[in-house]
Amino acid sequence: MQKPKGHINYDDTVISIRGLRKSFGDLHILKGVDLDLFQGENLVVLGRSGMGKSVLIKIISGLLNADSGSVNVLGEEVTNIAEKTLQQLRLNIGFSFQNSALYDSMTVRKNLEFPLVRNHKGLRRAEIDNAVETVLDAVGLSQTINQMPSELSGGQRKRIGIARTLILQPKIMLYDEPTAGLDPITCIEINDLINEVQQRYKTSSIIITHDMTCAKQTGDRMAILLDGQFQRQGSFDEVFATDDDRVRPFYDYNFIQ
Ligand SMILES: Nc1ncnc2c1ncn2[C@@H]1O[C@H](COP(=O)(O)OP(=O)(O)OP(=O)(O)O)[C@@H](O)[C@H]1O
Repeated sequence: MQKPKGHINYDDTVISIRGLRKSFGDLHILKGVDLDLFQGENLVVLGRSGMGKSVLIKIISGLLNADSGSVNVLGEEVTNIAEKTLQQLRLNIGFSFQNSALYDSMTVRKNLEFPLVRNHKGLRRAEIDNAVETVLDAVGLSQTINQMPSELSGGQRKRIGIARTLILQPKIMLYDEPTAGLDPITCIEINDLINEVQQRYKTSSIIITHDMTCAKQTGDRMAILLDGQFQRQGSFDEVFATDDDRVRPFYDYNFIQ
């Protein structure tokens, strides 16, 4: 699917990170990270294993504390935020985990209802049913509503995981390796879904991936985490127009025979 242009509002920064540092003991992971995410944008974050990509999105969603620096998310400074405000903020952040994180003992319907009922008390049955049916339709899996997660393929589980996140209508989506472990055709379907979510829900997203096809198909912009900082940012072609041997292998491994 070709990505439509002109959906990004560069005057509206939904995430703004300046000078972010994070260490675990003597292990210095993030060493002064600066990054912006604009409204409506899909930003792909690339980087070698262990560089701190997951740590970064955990700090953005308030699951981990920063050591220093500023992390502004939807106008809130998450490095210095009250628990109640953080809980409210988290409702606007959808987290698509690598393992889809579905409850195996619940049907698809119950999995999807769960975050809605927990976070919006007093919804009527018809409103819940409507929300479940809408997100299932959005991910193209209406027919699975009464199935158990164990009856679904890896790609379907991934879609249901995304649907469960979408049911709260988040403003920001954080995708952690959305195509990991999927076959190439399912990968392309997930890439298309990420783009459809961007269009339909007007989300701004950070997509962590090692899959260059996913990066190319979903990303409006790439940012490469190198030695604790984002040292290359730009379009897919711009970031790979380099001989830097810390960067080239990402491209070469995926695209050169
Ligand atoms: N809670 C923690 N306590 C101690 N060390 C941690 C913690 N979380 C992450 N780390 C360390 O921080 C480093 C970065 O981890 P992270 O998971 O962010 O890497 P990544 O870039 O996402 O890697 P991958 O591409 O393999 O998923 C790793 O060395 C990891 O062991």
